[in-house]
Amino acid sequence: MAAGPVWVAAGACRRVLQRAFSLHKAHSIKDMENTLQLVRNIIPPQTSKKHKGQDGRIGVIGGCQEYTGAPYFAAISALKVGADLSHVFCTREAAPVIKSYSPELIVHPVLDSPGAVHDVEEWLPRLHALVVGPGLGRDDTLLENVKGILEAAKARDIPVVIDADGLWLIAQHPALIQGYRKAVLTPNHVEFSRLSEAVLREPGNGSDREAVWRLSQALGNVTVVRKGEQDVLSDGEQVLECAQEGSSRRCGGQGDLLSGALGVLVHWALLAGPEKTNGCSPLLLAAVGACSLTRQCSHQAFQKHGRSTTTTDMIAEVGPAFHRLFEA
Ligand SMILES: NC(=O)C1=CN([C@@H]2O[C@H](COP(=O)(O)OP(=O)(O)OC[C@H]3O[C@@H](n4cnc5c(N)ncnc54)[C@H](OP(=O)(O)O)[C@@H]3O)[C@@H](O)[C@H]2O)[C@@H](O)CC1
Ligand SMILES: Nc1ncnc2c1ncn2[C@@H]1O[C@H](COP(=O)(O)OP(=O)(O)OP(=O)(O)O)[C@@H](O)[C@H]1O
Ligand SMILES: [Mg+2]
Repeated sequence: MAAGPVWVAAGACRRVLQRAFSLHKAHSIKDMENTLQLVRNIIPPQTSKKHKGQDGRIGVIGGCQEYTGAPYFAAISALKVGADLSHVFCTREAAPVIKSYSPELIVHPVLDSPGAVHDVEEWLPRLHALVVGPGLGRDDTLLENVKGILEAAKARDIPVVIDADGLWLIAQHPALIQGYRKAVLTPNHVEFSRLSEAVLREPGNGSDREAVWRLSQALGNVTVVRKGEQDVLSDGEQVLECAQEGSSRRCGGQGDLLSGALGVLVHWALLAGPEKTNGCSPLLLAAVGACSLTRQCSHQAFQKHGRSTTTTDMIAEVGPAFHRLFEA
């Protein structure tokens, strides 16, 4: 049966439109409260019976001469959300810089080496999810290596979040991700237009929520999270909108926080299994969680710091914001 999108507003507890061409899906996510409850269900309990690594080992692929902040923001956010170990695979010269930001990150200076794909592949069996793109840059050699890393991750069925310059790569080679149901793309306004143009031969009108659904469908139900004043999320079946209150501050790095948080939430959602997710797409639930969390961090940081708010201030809010949204 041809199924159209089910549109549900999440964040403002307001359902804008529900086009329930698919009855089953129409019943699966009703509103924001139900959705957030499902997000709460996927969070693994904190017990004394676990060993290091069980709550998530995340890899970030990115970091080059120009951009060292973005992979740091993504990797540290994964840790702050609750992952146990966070790796960054970056270029040789970016590594000491990223290490100097935080002793908590494991940093591999391999991305521009001739053996990059092999070096990352060796770590893949120990990683639960990859976040590909923050601070990667657009150097052809690096992008070629990332192609190989993506293929290796797919072969191992490892979930991937693709952001920033990773999306540039996907716009050049959509086949890299076509039909891979364990992928989430997190484009901003410009990145979404570029992807729409590449995949659908249309600019992807910013105000058109259906455009997100169409892009996801065209990519074979890859989950798409279009960030903006409201975040619009789709797995090609449902369309959700996250309007959780954020802030008017638009400093760089907020998307990197989102992608790192999403890396760990995707792992948790897939681990939780269908009885916890009530038949909903685990990747979509993870995305709702990451969007709500990022916006709540922005809101809380802005209340304290106003116009001087930066992404570092938002990262300091990850713990309290997570507690407020998902544990209170
Ligand atoms: N501290 C760090 O290390 C950080 C590093 N980062 C890393 O930088 C790399 C490049 O990523 P990117 O996002 O800057 O993309 P890119 O394609 O160069 O476009 C930028 C231009 O697009 C536009 N524009 C953007 N949003 C728009 C909107 N909503 N609506 C309309 N226009 C909009 C705007 O254009 P303008 O206003 O100048 O016309 C803007 O200048 C990538 O690796 C990323 O991870 C970042 O993560 C930040 C923190
Ligand atoms: N106009 C807006 N109003 C409120 N929140 C917004 C707005 N635009 C983006 N956001 C939020 O900011 C966060 C990052 O989105 P943004 O579009 O800035 O990503 P980005 O450009 O990839 O960021 P980065 O600088 O990390 O690359 C998301 O949580 C999104 O919901
Ligand atoms: Mg970005």
